[in-house]
Amino acid sequence: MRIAIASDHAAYELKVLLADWLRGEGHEVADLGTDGPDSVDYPDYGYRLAEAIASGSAERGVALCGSGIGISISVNRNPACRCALVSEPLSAKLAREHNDANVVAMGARLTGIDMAKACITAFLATDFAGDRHVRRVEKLSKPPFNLAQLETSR
Ligand SMILES: O=C(CO)[C@H](O)[C@H](O)[C@H](O)COP(=O)(O)O
Repeated sequence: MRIAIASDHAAYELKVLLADWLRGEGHEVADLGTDGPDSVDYPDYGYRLAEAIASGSAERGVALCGSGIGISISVNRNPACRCALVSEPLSAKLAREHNDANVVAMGARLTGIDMAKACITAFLATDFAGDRHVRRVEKLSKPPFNLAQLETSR
């Protein structure tokens, strides 16, 4: 699979380990930086990763920062991306099954290498379940300008 991976400085070491491991697993990995431990801004790397997904150059993405929060927010600013922040494999699996997530985010200051590998393994191995989830995922691409446009009322 073509996978793009990106991080800020806080997750630089984890990114290198995961990129090497993914290559060893037979994936084509594009490492979009950062390229060292010097302090950088996570949105710059989240936006790069999102563009790789939006352009189709990558099928899936792995986004990393200290907590995973900032870079996941950055990736999700791009409407082509559904980025799920996870810390255990069941969430990674459900992000694929129910949300058709194309990017998984994790926090290097919270999640160790073995858990990160387990999350990515689940994320890459799981297909979107389709069915009722198609309708819901399609709605994610069409946020209403006005809540009166929502199908359900209350
Ligand atoms: O975006 C984050 C928090 O929401 C990430 O964890 C960053 O990696 C973190 O903010 C970086 O912090 P630092 O003190 O500049 O290393």
